[in-house]
Amino acid sequence: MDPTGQKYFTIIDYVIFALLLVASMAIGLYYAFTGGRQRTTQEFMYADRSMKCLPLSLSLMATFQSAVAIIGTPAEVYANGTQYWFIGCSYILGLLIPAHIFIPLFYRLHLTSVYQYLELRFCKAVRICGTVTFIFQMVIYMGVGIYTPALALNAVTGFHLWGAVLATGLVCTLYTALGGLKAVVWTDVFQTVVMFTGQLAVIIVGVHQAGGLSDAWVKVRDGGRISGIDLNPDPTVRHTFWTLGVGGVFLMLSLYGVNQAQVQRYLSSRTEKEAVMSCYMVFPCLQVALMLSCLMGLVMYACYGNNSPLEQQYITSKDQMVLYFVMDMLQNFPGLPGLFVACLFSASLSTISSAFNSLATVTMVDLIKPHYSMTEARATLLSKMLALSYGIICVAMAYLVHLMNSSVLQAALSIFGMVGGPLLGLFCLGIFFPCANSIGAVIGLAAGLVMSFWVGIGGFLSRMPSSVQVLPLNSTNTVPAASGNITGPAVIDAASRPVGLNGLYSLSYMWYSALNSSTVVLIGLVISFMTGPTKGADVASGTVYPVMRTAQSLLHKLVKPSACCTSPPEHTQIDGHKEMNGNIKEDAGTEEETETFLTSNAVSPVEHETSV
Ligand SMILES: O=C(O)CCCC[C@@H]1SC[C@@H]2NC(=O)N[C@@H]21
Ligand code: NA
Repeated sequence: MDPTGQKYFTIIDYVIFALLLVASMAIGLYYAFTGGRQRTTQEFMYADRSMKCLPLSLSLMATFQSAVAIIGTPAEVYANGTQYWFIGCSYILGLLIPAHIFIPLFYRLHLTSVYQYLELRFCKAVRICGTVTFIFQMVIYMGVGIYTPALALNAVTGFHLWGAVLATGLVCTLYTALGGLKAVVWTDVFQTVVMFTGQLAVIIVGVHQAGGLSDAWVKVRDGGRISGIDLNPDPTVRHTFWTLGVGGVFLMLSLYGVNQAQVQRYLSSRTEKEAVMSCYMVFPCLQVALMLSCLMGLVMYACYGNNSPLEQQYITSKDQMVLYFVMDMLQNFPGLPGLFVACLFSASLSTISSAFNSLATVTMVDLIKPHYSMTEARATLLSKMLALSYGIICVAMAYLVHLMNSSVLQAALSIFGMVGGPLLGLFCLGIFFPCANSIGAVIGLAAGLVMSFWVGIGGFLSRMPSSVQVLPLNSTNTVPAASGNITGPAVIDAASRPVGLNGLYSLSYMWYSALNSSTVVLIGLVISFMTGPTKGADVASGTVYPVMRTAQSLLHKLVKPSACCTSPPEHTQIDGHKEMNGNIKEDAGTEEETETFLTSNAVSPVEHETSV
């Protein structure tokens, strides 16, 4: 390592990195020229609804596991300890609720885009609002996703920043635009294997460098990085069991319950059971991913202790820690730095390709198709052009992220909370509250977005150093660490606890999803009651989840276990050929099945838009 801490790639590292891009490209081209050769939107967007649960579950996990998690989570654990690991508790409800409420509901409506649900339940305007909000969320998120690895790579290895961004963006855009969802899912599978291998390699070498497992354990334990469960109910404390384990559930629901990228994967399943299974199988994948990135943070601490390269000015932001660590530790293992960088870009590619594909799908299905009729060939070509143009927008977004300097993990999770939260609220308003009407939905969504930007931006600004004098960390009455980039344990005594508006501004970012989704539901219901609530009978069949009926039948089973041997009406398995999703024309049988499952008081089923 030369004095400036700069590290250099060997030729092998570049070769491994290039191999990753070539392999991803090859998978994409394979699906562009085999099967139906991506000639229909059914294949381009939904893989002909033939996907099996194993590749789907890896793709579902990879979609929201980008370089942000690979770089940001270890940096978080290095600086603040393993409290963040408790976010794994939110995966239980965060996946069970989608598996048993959202997936069956969306699957049996034979949706083409999740926003079509909003038109079925409310009206076209609500669908448009939902679609535009989603596009806004994913475009910003893509910017973070493509920029993060390039930034870290450039800072540590001198790898040309915009060269990396363009290389990633180009390869990703091409295989997504050419290979459609099949290519995206199978490259996600390949990239997940690379991700796990790369992280595991670094952890093993790191533990070895720290003097072996027992020495490493003693160092992280004595360094206070093994955090116990923190049950502090204060919502302004950045990471506690409540903000991560409960606040995280809302974050997970906004991603794995109602986000188009994930719903599209559920809808591309061969049967509803496969879709539910794929959701279940995400759980172990996510836990492994979380474990690997948290262990990486601990190993970094075991190797560096408190005198991190940050203090030694080798790097300028804690998000460069991981790559610096990798180059520092793997310097003598030619090829391993390249493997880890391939892992980093795999994480990035698998997220951005899913974002491109879902953005192209909703733009086509929700914004273009309902207004312009066109041939299947033209629609597929236009979808590919859209995927291409989103690629260009994404690189532009990367530049914007370049300007905003905050921890990438917090930036990504804040985007989900600030934009994904209101969207979650909009769907919950529709699914759980039959009385909610379209006006309530639109105004509720607007209120949720206003709330999220008010608290999000307000919180961001209130952390700016100018507005608040930053006391030395070792003082007891430290200013509440709203930005969360404190390194040592901060003592927030009662006197300095923020109150009123300031309290709202210093709310932990992990509560954004819960706060914003609740705001949408609350305002949505108030406005609905003020403007004439929808009558149960007017609700479109299959668009409401019967909370009361389900609660009653569960209670019934508890009270009279003998009753459970009769198959409950809700879960009648529709027989084989009807269980297939998508391709079949909706026949009365399926409609009736949907009806018995979802609402008791249905009227004649509304004319659903035929599935694409
Ligand atoms: O990695 C990213 O791109 C964003 C950070 C992780 C997003 C959330 S956190 C909870 C869930 N677990 C994951 O691995 N990803 C999602
Ligand atoms: Na990813």
